[in-house]
Amino acid sequence: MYIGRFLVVGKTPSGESFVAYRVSSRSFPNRVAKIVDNKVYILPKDPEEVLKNPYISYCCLRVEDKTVVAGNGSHVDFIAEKLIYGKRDALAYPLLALDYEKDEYRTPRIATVVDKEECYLGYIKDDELAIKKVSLNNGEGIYLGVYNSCKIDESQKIGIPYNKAEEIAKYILNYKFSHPVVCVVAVIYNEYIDIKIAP
Ligand SMILES: NC(=O)c1ncn([C@@H]2O[C@H](COP(=O)(O)O)[C@@H](O)[C@H]2O)c1NC=O
Repeated sequence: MYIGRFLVVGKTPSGESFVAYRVSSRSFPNRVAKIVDNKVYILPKDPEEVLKNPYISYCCLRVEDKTVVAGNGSHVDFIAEKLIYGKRDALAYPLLALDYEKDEYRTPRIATVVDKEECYLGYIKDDELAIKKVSLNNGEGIYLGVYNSCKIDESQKIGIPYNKAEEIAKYILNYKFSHPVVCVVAVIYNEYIDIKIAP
């Protein structure tokens, strides 16, 4: 099954919260993720590709203090800048303002805000806006994708058998959905947040 870009939020078996973001892509598979300070960018290998589509290069994950913001487009930066309003509203305002992507698929925007205590998921598609606080259990994750899976639902829970960011990144990159490109994972520890990228 192809679900395009997707987020997984969850807890490792030893109880640390994590966020994973995987780029899966049929149309623009030649991309990489790059960490710059507290941000992770999705970049095309050929810079000219951004001239073909405005939605393929963006900051997909940011760490603000001890909070992780992640998503599939430019809304990630706006959400991070709005955290002062609380997680729910920081997600709601930018998703509503930017709306779904104006491409041929009306691709939804998906996002999450996670810290040690709480996790919110949100999305906007052409007929729905949703923001939901989700409770995370040890060794479990829940995914939210752009195609055929744009919902926040128990049916999208998966087991997470690994503790380390690099192991989770490899696991989610190879997870059953088709057209994997790159996966970014942030694991939230008490004192720091560990970010790793696969491959
Ligand atoms: N965020 C991304 O990495 C991203 N990659 C592709 N898109 C959009 O989704 C459309 C479909 O892409 P694909 O066939 O690779 O799933 C693209 O034309 C583009 O408008 C994206 N937009 C949202 O997911």
